Amino acid sequence: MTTTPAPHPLVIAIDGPSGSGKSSVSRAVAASLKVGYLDTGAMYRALTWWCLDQDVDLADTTAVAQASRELPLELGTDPSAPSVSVDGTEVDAAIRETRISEAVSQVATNLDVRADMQQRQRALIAEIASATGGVVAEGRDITTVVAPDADVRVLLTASEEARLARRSKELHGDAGSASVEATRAQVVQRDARDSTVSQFTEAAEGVVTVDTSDLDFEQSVQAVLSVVAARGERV
Ligand SMILES: Nc1ncnc2c1ncn2[C@@H]1O[C@H](COP(=O)(O)OP(=O)(O)O)[C@@H](O)[C@H]1O
Ligand SMILES: Nc1ccn([C@H]2C[C@H](O)[C@@H](COP(=O)(O)OP(=O)(O)O)O2)c(=O)n1
Repeated sequence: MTTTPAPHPLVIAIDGPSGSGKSSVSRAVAASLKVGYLDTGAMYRALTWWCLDQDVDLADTTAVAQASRELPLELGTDPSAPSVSVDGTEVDAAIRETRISEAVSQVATNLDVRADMQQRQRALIAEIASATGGVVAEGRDITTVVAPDADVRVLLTASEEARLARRSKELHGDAGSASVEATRAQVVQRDARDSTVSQFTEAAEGVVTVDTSDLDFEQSVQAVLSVVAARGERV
């Protein structure tokens, strides 16, 4: 009697700048492949929320790193209903507020915080992959630092114009071009700060670039699934 060996857990790493579609596309790809989803940006956001909640001065790098090591974080990694809780409080909406978006880079550029988060993320990727048969993990340094040996590595990009339009629409609805300008300051400055500690504007060797500037959401999901298929992985 022959048995088919179970497929190895599939690890897909996706990086890219703000508004490139990482979170939404990664969730859809994970749902399509019936594997788990890890939003690493949510982890930096949750730590930022916790520091502000606990009155930790974000400029005090030692205190923020200590808070990172102690962060009582729980993540739900079902791509159809991802969730983030800190010390039993659901913070899914709170971590997307502007005050967090404006402060998160200060936390994410703390190198001791990054070392702690990267260690947590590697453990989570292994745990989710073995529980669900795979994982789509997305952020800024997943293809390069957290999971450089992932089965599939994608850099999701889009023109600045497309990214700003998407982010602005998400935050303000169809409120017009004024909101695009307001969003520009936030997104472009944050990407510039984040770029000082991670390389997510150019694909590292072996990383496939998917430019979604001229793709709609469904086409972007299909483009990433095609990269997975081209790697000979399950789709
Ligand atoms: N290819 C696309 N075309 C149009 N809108 C998109 C596309 N990809 C994502 N979006 C939308 O753009 C917004 C930002 O996407 P998101 O996944 O949050 O980006 P990121 O995680 O990279 O910051 C969301 O409202 C999302 O639905
Ligand atoms: N692996 C990661 C993920 C996110 N970050 C940083 C970059 C961002 O400023 C924050 C929040 O990331 P998130 O992906 O939620 O950002 P967006 O709102 O989608 O632009 O964390 C990081 O430095 N490394």
